[in-house]
Amino acid sequence: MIRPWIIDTTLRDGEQAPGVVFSNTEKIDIASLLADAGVNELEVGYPAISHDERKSIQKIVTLNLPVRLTSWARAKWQDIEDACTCGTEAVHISFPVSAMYLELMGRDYVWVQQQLQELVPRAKKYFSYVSVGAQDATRADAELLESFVLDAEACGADRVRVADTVGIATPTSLIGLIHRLKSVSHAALEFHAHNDLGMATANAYTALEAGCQAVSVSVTGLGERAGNAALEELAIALKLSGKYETSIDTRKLSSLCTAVSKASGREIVDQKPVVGKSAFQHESGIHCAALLKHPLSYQPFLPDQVGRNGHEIVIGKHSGSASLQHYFSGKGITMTRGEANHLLALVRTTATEKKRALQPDELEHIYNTLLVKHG
Ligand SMILES: CC(=O)SCCNC(=O)CCNC(=O)[C@H](O)C(C)(C)COP(=O)(O)OP(=O)(O)OC[C@H]1O[C@@H](n2cnc3c(N)ncnc32)[C@H](O)[C@@H]1OP(=O)(O)O
Ligand SMILES: O=C(O)CCC(=O)C(=O)O
Repeated sequence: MIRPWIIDTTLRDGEQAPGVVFSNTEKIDIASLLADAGVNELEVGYPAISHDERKSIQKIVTLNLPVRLTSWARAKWQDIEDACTCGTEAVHISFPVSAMYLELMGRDYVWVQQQLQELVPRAKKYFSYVSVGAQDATRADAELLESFVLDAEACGADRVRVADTVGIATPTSLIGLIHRLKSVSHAALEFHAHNDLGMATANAYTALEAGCQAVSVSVTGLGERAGNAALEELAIALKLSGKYETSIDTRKLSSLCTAVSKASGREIVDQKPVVGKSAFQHESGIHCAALLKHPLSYQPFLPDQVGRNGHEIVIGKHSGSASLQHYFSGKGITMTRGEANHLLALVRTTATEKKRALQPDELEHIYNTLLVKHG
């Protein structure tokens, strides 16, 4: 079994989602829940933001959670100095590597090299683990990126983050990129995904397949723009793979996502994989008839594996007689398939008129109407 290193960045990139602010108490709760769920490392914040940010990180450090805590910093000594006051075991130093980012900052690769040479050894005096980031790596010149990985390794960096900052990677392009970097260097690689093309989780998974040792994710995928790779999606995908083993207890994912959704003010959309309301809801007759015989017939895993209560059968336009028999037997009413089919016609027309699934009182009304009609 391969044991990937899972880094959660809900408290750093997650909080960078527009309009999201976690209170210090919420940060402590989220960090504790993440540690309890078995995540390996928490990117716990960006100390240079403010005194208050540093205080919240210091507080999390005092909890002595069984995870590595990492502070984020730009390639600037002042940021690293701010991180030093927080007491985290690790620091992550982010460098621009694409032509566009270097130009916007008025820098070139010589400056990147100089900063690596100056900052990494200096940071190593204060932190037992130093990670460096290649920001906008997927739009960078591939040769320059190779040099960055080699230079970072030579300066003593413990890990190099390959960041798909604007979320343009695809699984295929990523395999090529990671293989290329691995062919020139033995540095430990981390991949950091963004979801602009809806591929963040697939890309995080693919990065591990391609040989990255670590990936960064966030709870519910909360993060800049369309967000990051979702912790809960990746964790269950790795579990189902039969090839990866993580320390994450997937049964804790549902409550973790609920806590982050509440603290961030971002509702979990119904069709969200793993934790969305409809992720384990079924209406289609063919699916429900099979699900009543075997819960894995139309679900990839059981709801309780991710801390959910169970699947739900919804009665609506697409229902079949097996669903209706099941529903009414739960109300103490036994009906034949023929009787269920009579009901079904009225269920379909009512659901079509209302353009939605039916509620218990509506189903009771339909049942009573037919009962009176047919004696
Ligand atoms: C892809 C990512 O997620 S990157 C992380 C993004 N996160 C954040 O921005 C966190 C919140 N940000 C903040 O609180 C503020 O922007 C601060 C404290 C970081 C900086 O604030 P300010 O000093 O007012 O600068 P401002 O935000 O306007 O501009 C960013 C500065 O960082 C510099 N910068 C950007 N990336 C890097 C880097 N990797 N290394 C060094 N410097 C960098 C820019 O060149 C610019 O410098 P300049 O002011 O000399 O032109
Ligand atoms: O840490 C880094 O270097 C990259 C940060 C990031 O969030 C990104 O590029 O998307």
